[in-house]
Amino acid sequence: MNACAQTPSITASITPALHVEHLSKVFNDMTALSSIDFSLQKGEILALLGPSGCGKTTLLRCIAGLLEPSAGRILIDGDVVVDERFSAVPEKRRLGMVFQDYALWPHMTVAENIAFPLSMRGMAKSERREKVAWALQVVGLEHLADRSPDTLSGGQQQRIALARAIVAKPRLLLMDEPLSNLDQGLRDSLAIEIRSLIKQLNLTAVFVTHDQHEAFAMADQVAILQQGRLQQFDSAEVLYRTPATPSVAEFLDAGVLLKGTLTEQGLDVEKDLFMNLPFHASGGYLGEVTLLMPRASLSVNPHSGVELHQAAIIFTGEHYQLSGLMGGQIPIRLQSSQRPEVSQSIYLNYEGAWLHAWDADEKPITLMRHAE
Ligand SMILES: Nc1ncnc2c1ncn2[C@@H]1O[C@H](COP(=O)(O)OP(=O)(O)OP(=O)(O)O)[C@@H](O)[C@H]1O
Repeated sequence: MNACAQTPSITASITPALHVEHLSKVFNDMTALSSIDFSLQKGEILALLGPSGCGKTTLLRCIAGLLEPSAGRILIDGDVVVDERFSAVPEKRRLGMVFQDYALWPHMTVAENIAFPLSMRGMAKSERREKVAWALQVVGLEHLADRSPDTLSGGQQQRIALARAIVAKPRLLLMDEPLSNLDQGLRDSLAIEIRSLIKQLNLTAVFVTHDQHEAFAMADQVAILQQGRLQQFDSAEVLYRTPATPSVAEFLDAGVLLKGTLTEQGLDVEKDLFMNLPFHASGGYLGEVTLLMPRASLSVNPHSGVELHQAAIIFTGEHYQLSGLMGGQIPIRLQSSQRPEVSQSIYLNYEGAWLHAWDADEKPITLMRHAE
């Protein structure tokens, strides 16, 4: 054998469970989605998160086949389900759907509701019965098989809707605001339950939410949509610690955003607040900036720092919440596990390594400590 022969490449690429490419949707003159690109791996859960009207439902409906995109394509498990020439009908995409209002049929029993997608495929009765029993057991509601959905609580109805969505082992589970009709305590517990069920069955899921807490609790990846554009696609931790743009930081309430002018001495914040910064921008950038001080980077110091005016401390049970006006101008709020030691004045310190900055065009700026 030739010792110099090249080893064949073993880095075959893994086919994503969902691949969305240059996807756009225009309603009349209104662009609801603008060139969206992302891939989701098998077994991952994706949250589509953003303010009302940003395009979350439109994107979910394009994936489901309930809406036709204006441009771009979608692949599920490597199969094109829609592109410029072809669009597979929803039934052919092998998806499971869960809706905000459960969408259970009141004239059918729970078992008949769950069996419905199997009947549509022409599955034999005995096999259907077996699969319905499995799905009911997965959601822990075997005892409700013969009940009418009308007689169940909201949480039970949503579990039944979930059982119906997974009974045919879909390639992708799609959920539109699945928890928003439930009260807060139930939302938290059902979020954990749905996540562990998806993981246990190794399903891939996409869900729409406008609730950051829910997105962070359930998802492996979060797509932030704003005005039809995908602003960032990352894990919750990465999003929160390193938001891609000031608007993502603002939407996630990731910390204090300061708009100002970066000078050689520091940051001249709008409204006459000047902050000495022991940093300069790599590349020597000076001028308009937006600076993010993540909440976790801020701490209270009784002696020196930026003074906090009109400070108020609230004990919330789990922590102390401190609020006030930084430098007398910028409203801020932070948490502390211990009651901050305050005498007459409170000062804030920040951890420089955590700061993020963007230039006038919202391009990230690297901050470096002086003399680096
Ligand atoms: N069938 C339609 N015809 C015209 N415009 C539409 C249609 N469906 C959605 N839109 C518009 O597209 C934009 C995105 O709507 P979409 O429902 O996707 O937003 P969303 O992020 O899901 O909002 P919400 O959280 O309020 O449900 C909105 O401006 C909406 O008015």
